[in-house]
Amino acid sequence: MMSVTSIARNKVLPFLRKSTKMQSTASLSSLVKLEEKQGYAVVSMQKTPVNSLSLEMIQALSQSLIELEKNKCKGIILTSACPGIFSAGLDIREMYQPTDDRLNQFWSSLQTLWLQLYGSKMATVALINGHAPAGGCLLAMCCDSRIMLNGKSKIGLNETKLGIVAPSWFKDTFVNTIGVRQSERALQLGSLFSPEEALKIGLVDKLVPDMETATAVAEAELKEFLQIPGMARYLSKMKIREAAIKDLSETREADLNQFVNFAKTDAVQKGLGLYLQSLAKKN
Ligand SMILES: CCCCC/C=C\CCC/C=C/CC(=O)SCCNC(=O)CCNC(=O)[C@H](O)C(C)(C)COP(=O)(O)OP(=O)(O)OC[C@H]1O[C@@H](n2cnc3c(N)ncnc32)[C@H](O)[C@@H]1OP(=O)(O)O
Repeated sequence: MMSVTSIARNKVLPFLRKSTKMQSTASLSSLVKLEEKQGYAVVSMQKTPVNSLSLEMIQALSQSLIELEKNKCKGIILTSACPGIFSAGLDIREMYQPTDDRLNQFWSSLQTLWLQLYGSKMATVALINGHAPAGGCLLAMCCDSRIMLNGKSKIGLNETKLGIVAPSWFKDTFVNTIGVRQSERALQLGSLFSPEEALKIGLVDKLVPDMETATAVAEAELKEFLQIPGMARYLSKMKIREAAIKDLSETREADLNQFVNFAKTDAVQKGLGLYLQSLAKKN
């Protein structure tokens, strides 16, 4: 296995480890690109058109993190190679008329990815270069810092607009990021925020006017985190995050059952079907 530090600069990493439930190397590596930089890696989601988080995409992200941590990578910038979109969130087609086995794998893989990224020892910066609704916002909130490209994109947890409910660990991540009152309001309303609004409520940390500036700012931000002694930085992060992480770690099975039962209800299936139709009608 090649290490992150041993490959040529900017070369795409082959990053996979064998697992019976995991997809093949070829299919996963086409979804996430890993680029080595000096002392850190850029993780680019590249599932066109909108980086929807399908089972395979979630597993590809998970495998990337496993590989990077195994190779002692100290920090990442998580971003998107899809123009105008960071991530459209969970792939709605995974939840609409699913098979039981796939739905179980899908949610369980998402739990794993959240536990990995939210609890990562690496310093993590999200470079949000486009829309980041729901699961896209969750991915960004799992990072230590969020830099957002200013413009027309929106970010937030809009689940209620689809007739679904953000689970407790989405809520915990939101509360840890923007506080109780803002979360209570935004979760109920399914609010999607402009970059300026997101900055104001602390959902993102910095805005940048263009991609060239964005890359430089994200790199500088990551370096600031990496200058702090790693163990002290990680343990401080855990002071804020460990309760939520412990909670999901101890209730994974119940959370999975709750999700599966909720997703399969007629009301949710009807709502998701209508939402998918409305997305398709746009085009
Ligand atoms: C009571 C206890 C409860 C316990 C737990 C239970 C509950 C479940 C909680 C589940 C949590 C879910 C979190 C989520 O992430 S849900 C997903 C939310 N995402 C969205 O609402 C975003 C929807 N998409 C958009 O708004 C737009 O696509 C966009 C991201 C703003 C981009 O717009 P644009 O560039 O104009 O692109 P298009 O709209 O034309 O889309 C292109 C293409 O992609 C398809 N698509 C878009 N988003 C998704 C998606 N999330 N999943 C799957 N597919 C998506 C879209 O349909 C187009 O497809 P076609 O080209 O085939 O038409």
